[in-house]
Order: sequence, then C-alpha cells, then structure tokens
Amino acid sequence: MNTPNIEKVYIAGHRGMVGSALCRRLAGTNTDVVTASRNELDLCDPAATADFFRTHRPDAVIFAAAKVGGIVANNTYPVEFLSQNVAMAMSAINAAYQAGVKRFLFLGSTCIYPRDCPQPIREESLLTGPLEPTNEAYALAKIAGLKLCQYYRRQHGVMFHSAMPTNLYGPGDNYHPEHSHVLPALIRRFHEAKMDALPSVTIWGTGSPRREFLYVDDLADALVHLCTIADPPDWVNVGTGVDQTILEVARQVAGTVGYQGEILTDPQRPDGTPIKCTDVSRLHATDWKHQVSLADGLKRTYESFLSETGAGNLRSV
Ligand SMILES: NC(=O)C1=CN([C@@H]2O[C@H](COP(=O)(O)OP(=O)(O)OC[C@H]3O[C@@H](n4cnc5c(N)ncnc54)[C@H](OP(=O)(O)O)[C@@H]3O)[C@@H](O)[C@H]2O)C=CC1
Ligand SMILES: C[C@H]1O[C@H](OP(=O)(O)OP(=O)(O)OC[C@H]2O[C@@H](n3cnc4c(=O)[nH]c(N)nc43)[C@H](O)[C@@H]2O)[C@@H](O)[C@@H](O)C1=O
Repeated sequence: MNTPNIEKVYIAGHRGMVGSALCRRLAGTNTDVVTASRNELDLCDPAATADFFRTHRPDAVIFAAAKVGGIVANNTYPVEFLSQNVAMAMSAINAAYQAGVKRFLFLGSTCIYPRDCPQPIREESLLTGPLEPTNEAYALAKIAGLKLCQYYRRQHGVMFHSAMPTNLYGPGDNYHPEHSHVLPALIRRFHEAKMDALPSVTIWGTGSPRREFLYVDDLADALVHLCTIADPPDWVNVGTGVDQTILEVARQVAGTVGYQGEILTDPQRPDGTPIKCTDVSRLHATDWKHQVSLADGLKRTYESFLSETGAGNLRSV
C-alpha cells in the first residue's frame, strides 16, 4: 500500500462488490490482506469481533462490510438496515481501537446527506436537514459510524476516518430483481429482454431522478489512496461529480447490452432522492480523480455479468 507502518490490512466484507475490488487492488502489493467470511466472523457480534481483532492484530482496516441494497430493499427492511449496520460499525470500530489499530477507514454512502441539500453535495451538508425517507435507516447507521470514527480521532488521536461513496457498480454486484441497485437491475432486465426478444422494458419510477455512478475499481483505488494520506479529512465524498437522469442511464444500459426495444417508466415505483451528485473538490484536493467513464464501466460490468451468469455464479441476494 506504500504506507509507512501499514503492513497488514483487514478488508471487512471481502466477498462483496467493494471488498473484492479492494482485494484485486491490493493483490501483488506488499500489504498483507486479512479477511474473514461472515460464517467465520459475524461482525454484528461484538465479542467475536473483539476476539478476531485481538487474534489478527491488523495495522489498518478498510470497512466494506454492511447490509446493502437498492431503494426497495432499504424501504422494505429498515429494521435490518439500521440495526445490523449500527451493530457492525460499533463492534468493529470499538474492537479496532481496543486492539491498537492505527488506521480505520469506514465506508458510508452519499445517502447520509439531507434529501434536498444543495447540489453538488458538499461534505458540509451533513446534518443540515431531513434525510430521504426510503433510505433513512441505512443513512442513520452510516452517520453513526462516521461520527464514531470522528469522535475516536478527536478524543483519542487515532487515525479513524470515513469515505462517502456515491452509487457504485461493477463486477460482483448483486443482481437480485427487487433488492439490487439500479444498474445491476437494469443490466439484468435488458439482457433478459434481449434474450427473450421482448418489445419493451419497464424501469422503476419516473426516470427523472438524477444519479452519479462510480466504477468499483475506481473506488477501491481511491480508498487505498485515502489510507496513504497522513492527515485525511474526517470524511470525504468519493464520486465522479457527473450525474444523469435514470432514463438517460437506462438508454445507456440498453445500448451496452444491445437491447433495441422500447423503454417504459412505472411511476408507481419510488423515485427516491430527486438528485444526488457529489462535490468532489475535497477528494480532488487530495490528488485523486476517477479514471473509468460510465460508458467504459458499463461495458466492463456487462462482460463480467455475462461471465458470472455463464459460470452459474451470478449473485442475486
Ligand atoms: N453498492 C453501492 O452502490 C454502495 C455501497 N456503499 C458501501 O460500500 C460498502 C460495500 O458495499 P457493497 O460491496 O456494495 O456491498 P455487498 O453487499 O456487495 O457486500 C457487503 C459485504 O458485507 C458482508 N457482511 C454483511 N453483513 C455481515 C456481517 N454481519 N458480518 C460479516 N460480514 C457481513 C457481506 O458478507 P456475505 O458475502 O457473507 O453476505 C458482504 O461481503 C458498504 O459499506 C456500503 O454501504 C456505499 C455507497 C454505494
Ligand atoms: C447507493 C444508494 O442506493 C439507494 O438509493 P438510490 O440511489 O435511490 O438507489 P437505487 O439504485 O435503488 O435507485 C436509483 C434510482 O433508479 C430508479 N430505478 C429504475 N429502475 C430501477 C430498478 O429496476 N431497480 C432499482 N433499484 N432502481 C431503479 C429508482 O427508482 C431510483 O430513482 C439507497 O437506498 C442506498 O442503498 C444508497 O446509499
């Protein structure tokens, strides 16, 4: 990782989309990567988590474990999204401090910002207004994790800090038809419509919300970069600073997949936050910028979708 004193990093959630991108990013470097599957370590269990940290003694942690899902999953299961994400964050951050971890990078999400905050979203907008109701539970858990890291840094002088990624996509995503995020959902729906020669595909909501998307390997690179900064911001947005409407994105996915039918909208489904686009000046000031365009990232993701489907291991949870 080229960070003084970081020889061993624990990647929490290494089987997930972000965690596996982090493992790809660190493969071949001289950083020793520690991992544990959920069967080996339930991060909601504080005693087991403390024991894991005492046994493995990592120098650093990148915390990419969470209960994650798209707008419908978040809206349907707020109890699980709040309780599991708070439990995981609290047990891991507390255990890391107790075990003498030097650096902890917590992953939040741009849904922590108020629903109607000024765009592009600056970090200073945190806690300035009400949250978007469809993901309030998840956002509250992420704010709690961010704040606990900030408080440890302030009270105990340890380098615990956070990154707030925008909407992500890439290899290893969840392709569940109801519970996934928009890009994997649409890749799957357009692909199946192409295979079945369907005349139209319906997307959720009005198609007018605006979203920003970051390719997951860019995120992994940004996270490793943030771990190398001596005095990083307490939290920093990680995105591209570029957004488009969901309808525009749907047309782009259809083009990537090679689907030529009609695209319909379904206003009975939730739109969620009307606009979500990050101000990335704080990130750019650390000398990092994304590399992968949406067009290129979609092409790579569709290729990985085809190989994951072909190999019979498409993730759909
Ligand atoms: N995907 C996105 O668009 C965005 C994601 N993020 C954040 O990035 C991080 C990673 O997300 P992503 O990779 O997409 O999510 P995934 O669902 O792909 O991966 C989450 C990982 O967390 C693990 N996990 C969940 N619960 C537990 C538990 N109780 N104990 C141990 N491990 C657990 C899962 O394990 P298992 O494999 O066993 O299920 C999985 O490996 C999260 O913090 C998320 O909030 C932020 C913004 C956008
Ligand atoms: C990353 C972020 O992700 C979640 O928030 P979200 O940005 O609203 O995420 P989403 O990807 O599910 O939807 C984006 C937009 O796209 C529209 N949309 C169209 N058609 C489909 C569709 O088929 N599936 C989905 N999921 N959305 C669709 C959908 O109606 C919405 O307008 C948070 O809960 C939380 O997890 C979080 O932090």
